[in-house]
Amino acid sequence: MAEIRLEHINKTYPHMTIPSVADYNLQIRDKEFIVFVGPSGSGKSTVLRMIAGLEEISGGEFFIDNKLMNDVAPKDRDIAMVFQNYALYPHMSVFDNIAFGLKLRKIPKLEISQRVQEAAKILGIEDYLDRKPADLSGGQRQRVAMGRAIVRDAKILLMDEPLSNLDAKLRVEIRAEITKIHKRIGATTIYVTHDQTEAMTLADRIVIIDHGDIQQVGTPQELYNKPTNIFVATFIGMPSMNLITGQFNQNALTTNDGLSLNVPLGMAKQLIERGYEGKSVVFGIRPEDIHAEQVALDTYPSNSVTATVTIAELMGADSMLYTKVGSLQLITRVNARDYHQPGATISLALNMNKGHFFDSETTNRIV
Ligand SMILES: Nc1ncnc2c1ncn2[C@@H]1O[C@H](COP(=O)(O)OP(=O)(O)OP(=O)(O)O)[C@@H](O)[C@H]1O
Repeated sequence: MAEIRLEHINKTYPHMTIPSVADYNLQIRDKEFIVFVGPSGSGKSTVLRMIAGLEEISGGEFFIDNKLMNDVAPKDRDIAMVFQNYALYPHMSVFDNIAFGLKLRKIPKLEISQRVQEAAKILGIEDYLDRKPADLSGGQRQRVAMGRAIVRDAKILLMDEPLSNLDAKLRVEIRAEITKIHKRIGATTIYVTHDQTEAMTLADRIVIIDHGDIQQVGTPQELYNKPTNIFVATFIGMPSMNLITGQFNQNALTTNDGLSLNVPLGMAKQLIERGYEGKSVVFGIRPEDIHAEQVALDTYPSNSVTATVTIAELMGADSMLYTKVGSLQLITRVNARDYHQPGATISLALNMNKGHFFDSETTNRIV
């Protein structure tokens, strides 16, 4: 059992004026797989290092199973950590690297051997136990680093960008293994990444961070379907959500270019109730909620706009169409069979019901 609680945690590094982590409040359930995701420098590693005890906490309280941990020594926190750069001992064999922490804890030799063999089996590295790290590929080295962490049977597993040194294919492969390992060992896991695909595929819940602030905590679906602000809306999803700024008036959104989109009644009602009539708002719509058709130019269903394809990226099953509607850029995901050539004039139908409205000043979600 390992439930983690962060209360008003913050960190200001010495000689810095701005906190790298500002007032974090977060409760992580036992056995949960939490992913911290955010751009470079947003404070992800700093939080992880404070939890591990590698970095002092400037303020706030950190609990494991209701026990205050702020001043508990790292070795007494029952936490294992996997780093991006593997941090293996080059002069030791794979076996000794994995066994290192157990030897320090004076665990009997036979038990060490059994636990190392078992971890190696889980990770598929039984055949490399006699090798040195230099004689392994990057993927194998990262497996050894994971072996060293899981062999300890710690209640909490922290992973700081463990896949970022690996090539794309290996990342996908090891990502799937991490999910399996988590199911098997059941340690409460915090995983740091700036890769949203990793976050979406691995997490029970994602914590999305920007500039040292938690922006939203939720399941991948919650973040994707109900982003709390424009940052989350555009950070999650590839390509990014399309944003259209305009004036909301009489159940329609009108842009500076004079483009007018009907707002569905339910959404319009909420916008009016919240005082947005006559105000500037940002409408967000994902590429898959804009449907493209190469139609005769005189037939436009409602909320359809005429666009010119500027770039068509064939991605395999899908293609991404980058289009221009006046000065507005709209990206749509279409079936690759409907691949349109740059320069083509197409009609885009916006599924407004799937869209999101944000306050143009606070950037927070309205509806
Ligand atoms: N030892 C330090 N001294 C001073 N500032 C630091 C120190 N370590 C990190 N920072 C600053 O704290 C902020 C957060 O850094 P952190 O490494 O936690 O971000 P991150 O989100 O993990 O970034 P990345 O994805 O690039 O690893 C950054 O602005 C960074 O420059």
